[in-house]
Amino acid sequence: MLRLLTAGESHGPVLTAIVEGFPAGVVVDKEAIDAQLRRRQSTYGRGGRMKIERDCVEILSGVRKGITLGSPITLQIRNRDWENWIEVMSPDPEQIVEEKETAKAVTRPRPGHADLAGGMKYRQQDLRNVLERASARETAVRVAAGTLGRLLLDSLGCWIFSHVVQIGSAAAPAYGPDVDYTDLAEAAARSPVGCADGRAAAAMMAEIDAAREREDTLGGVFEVVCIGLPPGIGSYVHWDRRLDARLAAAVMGIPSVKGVEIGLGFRGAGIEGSGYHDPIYYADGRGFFRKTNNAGGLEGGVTNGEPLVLRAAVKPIPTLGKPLASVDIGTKRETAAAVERSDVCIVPAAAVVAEAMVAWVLADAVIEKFGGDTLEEIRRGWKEYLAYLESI
Ligand SMILES: Cc1cc2nc3c(=O)[nH]c(=O)nc-3n(C[C@H](O)[C@H](O)[C@H](O)COP(=O)(O)O)c2cc1C
Ligand SMILES: C=C(O[C@@H]1CC(C(=O)O)=C[C@@H](OP(=O)(O)O)[C@H]1O)C(=O)O
Repeated sequence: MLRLLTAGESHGPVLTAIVEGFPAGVVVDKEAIDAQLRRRQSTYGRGGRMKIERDCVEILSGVRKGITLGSPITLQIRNRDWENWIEVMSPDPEQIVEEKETAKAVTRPRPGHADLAGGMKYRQQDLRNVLERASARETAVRVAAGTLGRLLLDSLGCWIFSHVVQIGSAAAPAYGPDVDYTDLAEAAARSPVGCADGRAAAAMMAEIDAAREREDTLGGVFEVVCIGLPPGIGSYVHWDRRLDARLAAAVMGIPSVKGVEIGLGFRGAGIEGSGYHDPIYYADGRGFFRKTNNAGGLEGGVTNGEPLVLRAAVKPIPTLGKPLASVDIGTKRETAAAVERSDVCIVPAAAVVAEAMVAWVLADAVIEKFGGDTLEEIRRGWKEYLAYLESI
């Protein structure tokens, strides 16, 4: 079983992840992790913080000579912004300078962020003590950890990509069952908003520009696809072992994700069974296959050999330049919510985080099926299982 723990505040010195249960023998290319970190940072619609940070991973344990050892892996990303926050955020009270503007207590909770609910939960009068950890800054180190899962899947011939299908009211056209996923992935990778359709991408960017101008924010929808998984990954035998449940939890755990669907998901709720389910075919040399993929590659919590397709709805960013009504938690007077430097739209960035989390869950499920202390054992089990599938 894979385990992941992260630590770190948004404006603290570092973000750390400890990964446990990762097999030995996986080649870890630091540059592959850094490339994913850059993708998360560089999407259209982000704010001033991303001009400060240059995320790159430091690997502090569990890897020797570029290869995993089977021991816990420690990953670290430094916050460059820490320099500007030492006198506000230091764990050492001697270093704190109360007179600094940013050291003032945050008392005007932003609707949509964790500020008020978190402040009540942890009995805080300064909501900075909440927002520092509630911040999605932490998703950087999730991307680093998830990329380990991606490297494991890569070595088995599986690949994962994402594309943005909606931002605000701008939406990409629907694609059919004969879609070329390689083309879709390449076009999405070239787009600053991660959208494969050029015209829709331009409309999305225009909506982001207009929202920025109005000092407002936008949400949207992204899709993650994994190709190359054999049938039989995941389980139907218990609620918490179903792969759909595990994927939904991992993607829902990304701040601002408010809905997750597999295959047609909500869009399929009004369709009759005869139009929804994917008829089963068989051909020599190909085995069992489908001509449609409304199930999104999952039936009964188990992969069915078709591409795994997951979508998520992302709410608009809570920090608004023209803030909504709020109440000061000290005075209890009506006031405008706090305004901070902020992103305008993070749908493309959330898609990168979701790829990493999907990779993490799938790597975990692959390890579960094929066992293993080592990549070699997983590979052997994988090959033997594919041979079995070919034989039936
Ligand atoms: C990559 C990323 C960047 C984000 N940047 C901001 C931001 O700059 N300002 C903000 O208010 N919220 C931002 N958010 C959203 C908040 O973190 C999120 O709305 C908040 O944690 C509450 O989300 P929840 O209700 O889904 O838990 C960001 C989210 C992600 C995934
Ligand atoms: C730092 C990141 O995202 C941050 C997530 C975030 C929030 O409230 O979630 C608020 C902003 O932080 P700041 O207040 O420092 O500008 C974002 O920049 C990141 O994604 O690396």
